[in-house]
Amino acid sequence: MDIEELENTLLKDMDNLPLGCQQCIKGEKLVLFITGICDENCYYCPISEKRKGKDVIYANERKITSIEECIEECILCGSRGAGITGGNPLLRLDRTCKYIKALKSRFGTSFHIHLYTTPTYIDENKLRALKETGLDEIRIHPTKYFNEYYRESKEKREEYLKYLVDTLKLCMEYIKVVVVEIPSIPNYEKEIIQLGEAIEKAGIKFLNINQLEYSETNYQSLRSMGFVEKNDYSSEILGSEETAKKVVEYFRSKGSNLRVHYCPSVLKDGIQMKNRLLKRAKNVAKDYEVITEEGLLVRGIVSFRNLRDVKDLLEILEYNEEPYEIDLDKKSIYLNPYVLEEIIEILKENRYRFKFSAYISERYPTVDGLEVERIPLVVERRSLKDIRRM
Ligand SMILES: C[S@@+](CC[C@H](N)C(=O)[O-])C[C@H]1O[C@@H](n2cnc3c(N)ncnc32)[C@H](O)[C@@H]1O
Ligand code: SF4
Repeated sequence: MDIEELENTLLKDMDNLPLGCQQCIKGEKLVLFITGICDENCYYCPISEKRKGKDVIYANERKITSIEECIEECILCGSRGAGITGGNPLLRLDRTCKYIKALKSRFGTSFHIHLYTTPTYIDENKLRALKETGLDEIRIHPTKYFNEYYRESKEKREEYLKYLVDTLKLCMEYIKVVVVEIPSIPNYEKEIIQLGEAIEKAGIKFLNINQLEYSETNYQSLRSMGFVEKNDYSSEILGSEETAKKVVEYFRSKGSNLRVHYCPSVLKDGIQMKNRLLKRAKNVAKDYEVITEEGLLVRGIVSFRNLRDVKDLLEILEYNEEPYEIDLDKKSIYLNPYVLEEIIEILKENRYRFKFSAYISERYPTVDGLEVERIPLVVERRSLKDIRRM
């Protein structure tokens, strides 16, 4: 299924998804990574080296240290809700509660907040504290079912499922929406169906299944478990999608009350991320920048050594009332990419002697503005005399 087809299918099926997912797909959710601390040791844990095991906070891609920065990021991204993730947010409960309260108080109670955790540290006191903050949705990842009890005996898994069901019932007493969210482990459909049936009986309405993905941190571990990549252009693991689809089909065909949603990795990278970038791009783009369909920002950049070398160019821009910006520290002028292309073309036709370099730059609209592509338009020719002087 291509991305466009998937987006249309999802839009039609939106009402069947938890509100947290609906906002996430539309790019309206801020991803609040509240801590990298976690002691579950999942063999498939995809968290990056930069974050794993570190007590750091990120609001989307931005490393933050305060609630004010988190609120600022929500405003810049036009967020209508937040997904609190980690690590395990329950291992930093006070911080988690402070952030939820601050977001609810700044953006109103309709600002939808969901939180990811595992059953391990759930107890009544923590749930009560979370309920007081106004948390809307909790997502439980039953890690042990996929780690310690993976391929264990049926009895062991049933024992764990009993514990899981009790924990989920406790969650339901405190939090309005309780979702179970799991990775789709290839060929584990029988066991996942067993899990689905147990949580369905407990009254859970939503089961989210994520396509298993590899990252720089879990690749070796997944390989050692016998899992391989599906192709060389994505991070998908072979067989994960087939397993998830079998589970979805099983519950659909029996007319179950459990709504099983499969979240493929293209949904995260191609739709959710794109929509989130588009929203931020619209808020941060300078008047001379162009926003691409993927939510990236394109600008023209002129790089000079002396301001006098760009005098003619500045005169052209001023005369034509074209917006631009000069960064004297970086010795750069930023302007509309199409305008720059046109000016360079005309100057080349007129055999202009360029004393500057110019290129088109494409970058993320995120706080670090990571550049993804640079297309040179003109490269300043330097004489040996110039180079010796440098
Ligand atoms: C990345 S975790 C973040 C929150 C928290 N650390 C947890 O594991 O619940 C969010 C969800 O991703 C899923 N997940 C974990 N590892 C994954 C992987 N390698 N590929 C795809 N999904 C994964 C789990 O089902 C989990 O519910
Ligand atoms: S619970 Fe989440 S953060 Fe913790 S090890 Fe598992 S996947 Fe990683």
